Amino acid sequence: MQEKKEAVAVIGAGSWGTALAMVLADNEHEVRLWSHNEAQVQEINQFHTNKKYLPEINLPELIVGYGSLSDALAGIKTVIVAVPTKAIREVLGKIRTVQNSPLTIAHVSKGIEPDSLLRISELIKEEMPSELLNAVVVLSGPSHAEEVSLRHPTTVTVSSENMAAAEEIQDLFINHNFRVYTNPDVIGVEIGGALKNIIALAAGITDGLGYGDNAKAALITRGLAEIARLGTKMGANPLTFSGLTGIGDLIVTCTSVHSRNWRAGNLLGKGKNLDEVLDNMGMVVEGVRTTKAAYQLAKKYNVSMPITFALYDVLFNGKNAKDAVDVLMARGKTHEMEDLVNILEERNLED
Ligand SMILES: NC(=O)C1=CN([C@@H]2O[C@H](COP(=O)(O)OP(=O)(O)OC[C@H]3O[C@@H](n4cnc5c(N)ncnc54)[C@H](OP(=O)(O)O)[C@@H]3O)[C@@H](O)[C@H]2O)C=CC1
Ligand SMILES: O=C(CO)COP(=O)(O)O
Repeated sequence: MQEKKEAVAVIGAGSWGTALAMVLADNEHEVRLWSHNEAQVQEINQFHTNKKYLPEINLPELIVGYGSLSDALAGIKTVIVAVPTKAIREVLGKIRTVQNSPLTIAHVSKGIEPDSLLRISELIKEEMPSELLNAVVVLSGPSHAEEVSLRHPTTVTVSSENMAAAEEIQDLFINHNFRVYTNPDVIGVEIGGALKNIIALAAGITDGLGYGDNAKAALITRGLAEIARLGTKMGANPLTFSGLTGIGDLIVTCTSVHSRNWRAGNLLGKGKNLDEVLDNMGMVVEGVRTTKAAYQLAKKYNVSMPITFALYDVLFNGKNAKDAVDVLMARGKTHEMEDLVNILEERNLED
């Protein structure tokens, strides 16, 4: 008789949690999709749909909606946490109160917490008592939920300080539509995934202003340069930024109409105000909060991040978007790679 596959809990039934639940169900896992919204749980179980987040999609029957967290986690070893970064502490607090055995927690959220400046894997380690935590894994890469749910070819990367756990998550998800790589550089994977949202907002703004592909290519490459500078200063492997979770995710988020960050930026570029844009999106726009965190990180690590600073002024200081682009273009002359080379040399001297 064929052995039954491990049941997996997915916490958060938004776009990404639901699309990832579909990948797991396609791999024949029983999937317990937890939502804090009882009506949504009913919809998933009665109609096998999640119309708010993936309107055209029928969900496999192996996905079962759960409103009770303790039921969803009963006997579970692996949890996929798929809520926006600002909800993670609250959700982990709830998990903590119902859980009494160690879990591998794979998170898929792309953000940095402002003020604490913690990456999400660090935040999870801070919130979960060590006796309840087997390992923390991050899954990231160029992967819009809308396309994953249509089973279009997608590639992502998993990373962890515990690479055996990362490989277990790789095995849970990998299939012919969803190819999963590993990379041991947790800092690089998390920083790339979080900070690409800042650049996607900026790319949306330049598109909204009516600028063309040259401006977008400039933002993608110079955005990558500042992400790599900060990430490398924080200890990442600079090569990670040329991988799926770096340039890969930058490309998909800056160029796709699926991206909420790009769409929000686009509306800002067309003259809408931030509160209005966020109120109407109905889904998370991680880049706004992450711009604040990256601005603080750049100051802490003394790294030049001109695009992030320009966006910070637009989002939080009321600066006109076109003026912000003009300021960026009128900056003093500089070398394309010098700052990153200097950061790498400093690191070599420290070793
Ligand atoms: N969408 C995508 O294609 C991808 C998203 N990601 C990342 O995944 C993370 C989640 O994004 P995504 O699924 O797209 O976001 P959505 O906005 O689509 O969904 C968020 C989900 O989290 C729920 N939620 C919000 N706050 C809480 C809370 N306090 N407690 C419990 N549940 C809560 C929402 O519930 P409710 O419906 O009640 O608001 C909703 O179900 C983000 O960090 C994003 O960057 C990564 C890769 C791809
Ligand atoms: O991270 C994503 C694709 O890889 C999704 O981006 P948005 O949050 O901008 O939609």
